[in-house]
Amino acid sequence: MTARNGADALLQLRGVSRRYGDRQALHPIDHDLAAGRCTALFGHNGSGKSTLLRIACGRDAPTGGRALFAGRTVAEDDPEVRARVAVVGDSVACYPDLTVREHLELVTVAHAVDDAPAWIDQVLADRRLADHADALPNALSSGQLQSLLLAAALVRPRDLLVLDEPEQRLDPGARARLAALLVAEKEDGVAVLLATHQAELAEEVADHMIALEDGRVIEQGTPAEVLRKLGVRS
Ligand SMILES: Nc1ncnc2c1ncn2[C@@H]1O[C@H](COP(=O)(O)OP(=O)(O)OP(=O)(O)O)[C@@H](O)[C@H]1O
Repeated sequence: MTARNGADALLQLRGVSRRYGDRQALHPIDHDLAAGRCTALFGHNGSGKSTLLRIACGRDAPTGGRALFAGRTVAEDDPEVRARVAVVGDSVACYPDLTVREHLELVTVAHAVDDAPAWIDQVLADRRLADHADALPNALSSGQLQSLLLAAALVRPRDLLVLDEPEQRLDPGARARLAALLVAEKEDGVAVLLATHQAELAEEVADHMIALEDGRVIEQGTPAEVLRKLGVRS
């Protein structure tokens, strides 16, 4: 399901910056992300990763520059953005009275997914949630909740997948499955933009890495190049 292939950048960041009051959380940044490619944002807490992700998916507007999706200014309430951009945020928000399966059903209804029950079963199995399909959120572990967030992004169509530290709360096996999943997304032509604290995830999945510090780009290039320059790898 999903993704259109093409060489043009789906996401274009043109001098994007963000100021909160007097604080410059993000200095101007330019970046293009094409279908089937992955860019990883890497940096310490507070370096500006989530700020950039929120702008890229239209949840926040830049105070400088422009963020474009498919050539149009990104806005969360744009039907095109809602239809084609799937987001996995950094916090878990669930309906306490809906089961795991019912959360996914809601998403498929909202996005008019064909053959939804089969997709839901597939995603539940892939994310190792099948045994918890009828569980309420308060009966899930933190890692299972994180898997539910991922599952909700995967049962719907998407051309751009934006993920904020998706490795959080996952055990090593689930992290390995996450890396394989993101590689498969790229192969399907989905553009992937993620923030991560895990160098291994970026190395396995990303074509390009942007290292941020205090809202500025301090290095960028392939993950191998950037991690070597940062001294994370020898
Ligand atoms: N709504 C806000 N109002 C004021 N300042 C904010 C707001 N959101 C973020 N900031 C500030 O912007 C800076 C960048 O924050 P951001 O959340 O983008 O960092 P991050 O790299 O995602 O960090 P983490 O790894 O902890 O998630 C921080 O100094 C933060 O305090």
